[in-house]
Amino acid sequence: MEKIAMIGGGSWATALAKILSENGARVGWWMRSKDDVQHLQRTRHNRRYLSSVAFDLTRIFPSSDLDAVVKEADWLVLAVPAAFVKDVLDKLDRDTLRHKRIITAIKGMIPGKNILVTDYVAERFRLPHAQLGVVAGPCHAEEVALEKQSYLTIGSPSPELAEDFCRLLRNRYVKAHPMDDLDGIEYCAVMKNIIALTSGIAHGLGYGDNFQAVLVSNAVQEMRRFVHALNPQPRDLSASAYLGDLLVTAYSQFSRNRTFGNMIGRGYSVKSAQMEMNMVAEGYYAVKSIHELNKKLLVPMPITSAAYHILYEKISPAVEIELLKEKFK
Ligand SMILES: NC(=O)c1ccc[n+]([C@@H]2O[C@H](COP(=O)([O-])OP(=O)(O)OC[C@H]3O[C@@H](n4cnc5c(N)ncnc54)[C@H](O)[C@@H]3O)[C@@H](O)[C@H]2O)c1
Ligand SMILES: O=P(O)(O)OC[C@H](O)CO
Repeated sequence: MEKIAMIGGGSWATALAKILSENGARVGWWMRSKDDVQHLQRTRHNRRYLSSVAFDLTRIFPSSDLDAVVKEADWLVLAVPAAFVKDVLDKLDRDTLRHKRIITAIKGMIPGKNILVTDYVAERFRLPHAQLGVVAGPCHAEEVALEKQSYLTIGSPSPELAEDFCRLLRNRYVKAHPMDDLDGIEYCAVMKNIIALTSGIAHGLGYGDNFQAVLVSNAVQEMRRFVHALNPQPRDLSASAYLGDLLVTAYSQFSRNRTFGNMIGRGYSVKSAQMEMNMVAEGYYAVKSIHELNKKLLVPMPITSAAYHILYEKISPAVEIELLKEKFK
């Protein structure tokens, strides 16, 4: 039986814990809140996220003791929002992860450091990237809870690691395939959140489907320019790990980033939009990281710049989207 440490108590951790435990893995499940752990042990449900999912307590082992959960596992799955992952990982001893395989399910960067989560893990724990992988693809936790057909991509420079983790995920409603483009997948997953957020802003301002389709088309070009500047190698951005993920986030009713953007477009402040949501819109943090990273690269990124001006410089969303409108073809 594969032993997994699931790190995080949010929607995506809950969805992955469901898939992995129902496939037969033993899932030690770390959550910050002792009350949430006790509730899960008592009722078999995560009371805060995907609360309809009932867990088998002979397969999942909730705990708020991070060291104990990590110690017992062969695999570590990181599923806390990027803004908090450094705080969590810095609690662990540098040698703890030496013989473990690490999968990040996070679609964000380390704020302040502006580096990918895999790069932070490799640096902090002195691990080769071949010990790391990323879960990507268009997949909302809410649809996993409903067992709707979904597709995941495991990116890793190690084909063996990627295929082993795909095997742990595949089931009646999840198809998983390996890819070797770790950086490209991770950067695109970060960027699609910014695009979805901007798409939500435009929607909140009253722009329609016609504009959104042009925004998303221009976004693909922006993603291509940026990812190529950071990591030039041939990649087909129409693959589901890139374009598929952008589309689901930009169009779905379940999207945190689009919902957050929609509120901003309707006139909410960042603080009030964040308070209204029980969930984290990664795009808010990603905008700052990508904007800062691009100060050196100087890649033309009109959508990211517009989102940055709106969220961090308090420029009116209506003005920024009006300016963006003139740049699109
Ligand atoms: N939800 C999805 O469908 C989905 C799918 C793929 C990837 N992801 C990625 O998974 C990661 C986790 O997102 P999610 O959707 O599960 O989160 P979520 O929005 O459902 O939940 C928020 C999480 O943040 C945690 N949190 C809030 N404040 C915190 C703090 N101060 N310190 C530590 N943790 C705190 C909460 O406990 C909770 O676990 C993100 O990077 C997201 O992009 C999510
Ligand atoms: O659509 P969001 O903003 O909730 O992000 C969730 C996932 O990344 C979708 O694959």
